Amino acid sequence: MSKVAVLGAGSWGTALAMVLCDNGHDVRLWTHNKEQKHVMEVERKNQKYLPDIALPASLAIYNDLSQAIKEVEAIVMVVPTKAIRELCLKLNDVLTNKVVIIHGSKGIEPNSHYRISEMIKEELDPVFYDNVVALSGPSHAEEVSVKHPTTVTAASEDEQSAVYTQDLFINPYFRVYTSQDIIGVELGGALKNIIALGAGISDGLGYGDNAKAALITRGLTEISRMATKKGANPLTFIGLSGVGDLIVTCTSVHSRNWRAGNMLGKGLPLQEVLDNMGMTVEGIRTTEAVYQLAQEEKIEMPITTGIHDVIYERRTPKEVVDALMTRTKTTEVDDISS
Ligand SMILES: NC(=O)C1=CN([C@@H]2O[C@H](COP(=O)(O)OP(=O)(O)OC[C@H]3O[C@@H](n4cnc5c(N)ncnc54)[C@H](OP(=O)(O)O)[C@@H]3O)[C@@H](O)[C@H]2O)C=CC1
Ligand SMILES: O=C(CO)COP(=O)(O)O
Repeated sequence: MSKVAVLGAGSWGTALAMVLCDNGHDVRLWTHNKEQKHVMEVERKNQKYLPDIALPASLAIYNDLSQAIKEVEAIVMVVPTKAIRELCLKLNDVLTNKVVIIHGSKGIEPNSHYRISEMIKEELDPVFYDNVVALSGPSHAEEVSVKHPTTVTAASEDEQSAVYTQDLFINPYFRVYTSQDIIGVELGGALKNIIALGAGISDGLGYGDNAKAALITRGLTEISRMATKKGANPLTFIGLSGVGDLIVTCTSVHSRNWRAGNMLGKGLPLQEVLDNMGMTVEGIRTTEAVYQLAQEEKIEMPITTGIHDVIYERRTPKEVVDALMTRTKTTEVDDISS
């Protein structure tokens, strides 16, 4: 049994904490919101993010970060990408021992273009950890919290840390593989959110399965093109954090990115979409980040560019689809020898 703190009590942090409780660990779920801590303790539910699910009796809820992380051997960070740096700075003030750092977040930071583990490494004092592990794959909180079969990948440059994370989380409904390609796993998990916005837009416009299959497939081409340029293993993209997460996020009603895209496709303005969601839609900021990176590094990413233009340039979804379909004709498979 291990003592573990899960930081971030949204839908994914809560679901991951439940998996760890099922595995018999001593689990502390931390929320930055005092009121939420109180309500969760009284109702034994996460009313805002997973309203239908009873929390395990053994799950301890904290609002005091120093108490939540006291004497833990692992910390699982599950806050939105925009909160990662702030959380690391808070941890620098309260950590007293070395821990394994695991994260379950999926995004890229605009301007720096950093992946989550890069942000953690920039902010978290290195005396408190040796390696970072990314836990990623096709895994909606709504399904994990009712123990539906789910598979994910624990990725770290350090194989031992990946195996440690695998052992911590694996159980008969939550199967964990390991990988040493953290670049590919983090980029796959973050960039699929952009394509899922596109799949939602396509459905919102009333287009069918052909269009969605095209988006998923050509989206995967774009993701692998960018990621291999950044040093990822191309084989990662036929795995769980590549095509696996892309399928689930583009096709599931649970997906926040798909749902946001769907509303955009139906013509709702962006601010209204975000107000309606009330939950993290990582694809919005990640689109900005990846669009910047593609421009800077001259990487061809037409779908990402189109979604960027819908979100940030107020082009209509229909205009963007028409432009994508009438691009200069080309071959399907990239020439990787050049
Ligand atoms: N939901 C899912 O199925 C999955 C999500 N993920 C990833 O997990 C990450 C978290 O997403 P998810 O749980 O869905 O998000 P939610 O929108 O469900 O919850 C976000 C949580 O983070 C909290 N939070 C926001 N800002 C801060 C901050 N500055 N410090 C501490 N906590 C903060 C929110 O608190 P408050 O309520 O006060 O705003 C809320 O509890 C994302 O990167 C997402 O892509 C990955 C796999 C599956
Ligand atoms: O990453 C996810 C599923 O694997 C969650 O996707 P959404 O944030 O779109 O809900």
